[in-house]
Amino acid sequence: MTDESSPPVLHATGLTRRYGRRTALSHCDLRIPKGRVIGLVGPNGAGKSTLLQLACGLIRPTAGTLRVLGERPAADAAHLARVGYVAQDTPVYAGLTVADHLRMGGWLNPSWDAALAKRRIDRAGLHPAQRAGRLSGGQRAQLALTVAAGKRPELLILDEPAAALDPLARDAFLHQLMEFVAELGASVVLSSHLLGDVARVCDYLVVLAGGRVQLAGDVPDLLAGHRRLVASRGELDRLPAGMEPVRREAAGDRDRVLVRVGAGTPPLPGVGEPVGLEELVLGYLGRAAATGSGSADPSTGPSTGSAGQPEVRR
Ligand SMILES: Nc1ncnc2c1ncn2[C@@H]1O[C@H](COP(=O)(O)OP(=O)(O)OP(=O)(O)O)[C@@H](O)[C@H]1O
Repeated sequence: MTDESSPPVLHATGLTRRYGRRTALSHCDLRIPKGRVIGLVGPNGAGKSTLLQLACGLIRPTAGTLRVLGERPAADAAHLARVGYVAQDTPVYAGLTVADHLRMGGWLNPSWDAALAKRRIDRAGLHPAQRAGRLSGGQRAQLALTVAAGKRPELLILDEPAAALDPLARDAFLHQLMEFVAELGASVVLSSHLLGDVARVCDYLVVLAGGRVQLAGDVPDLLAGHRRLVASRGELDRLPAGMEPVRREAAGDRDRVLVRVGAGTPPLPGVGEPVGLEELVLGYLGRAAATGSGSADPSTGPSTGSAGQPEVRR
């Protein structure tokens, strides 16, 4: 359910997190409405887990502010109950059974929905008496998701939950996730390296590189706001006003340019091809890598909006 009148699910202003001398997140600004399934993508070390841990209140910002559902992360017990978190590697207690996990969920969470949890465990084919340590990676992920969702959170935060799963298990996991979202009406933040998964389930995209936000917005708006131009070498060296080149590639005797199209830009008859989510993400990551804005070191460049024109040859 989309809800523009509620406080944003995530609202970051100048959010910065350093570990000693290493900057993991640098001056990030985000304002994400409730009701979205948010895909958080970026290369290794981009700062994705750091952002998610900040959102859960596991760590604190070094500078800037972050509000989750309108409040400081983990502000109090009531706020903790509104947020479900599945950390990387979907940790479960190896010595406890599936049923123990559900019982523990009930003890720890005042809003625990035992019927929902039981239903999901049954659907995932998990036996209550099975020890979590004996579950496969996919089954562990299903159990961890069930425990997080059983508290009926308003926001589910999932850090690469499906990374270790085979394609079939991943498919089942994503299917179950979408069922949860429909049933709970929850917002979700999902970090992933798997762009196909993000394209399948996410309707909001955040691209991080080097601890900086490279791109953020509703997926349909982002796709509508970008085009791929293809023309003979040199023809695209000068672009019409209102078009910002994101990434240039030379392919044989052709130039291919991913452009951001401003609201007032005239239509592009015959030349502007629509782009997909994967191409969009790779375009911004390529630009970040080429211009140095993929570095969290504040001296290396702006976090967003650079109009640099890196040339990437294949
Ligand atoms: N506890 C820590 N102590 C020191 N440095 C850390 C710590 N956690 C993260 N970092 C550093 O912060 C940066 C961002 O790490 P983070 O784990 O947030 O990235 P990520 O995008 O989640 O990466 P991946 O995709 O590999 O999981 C990296 O340079 C990392 O080495």
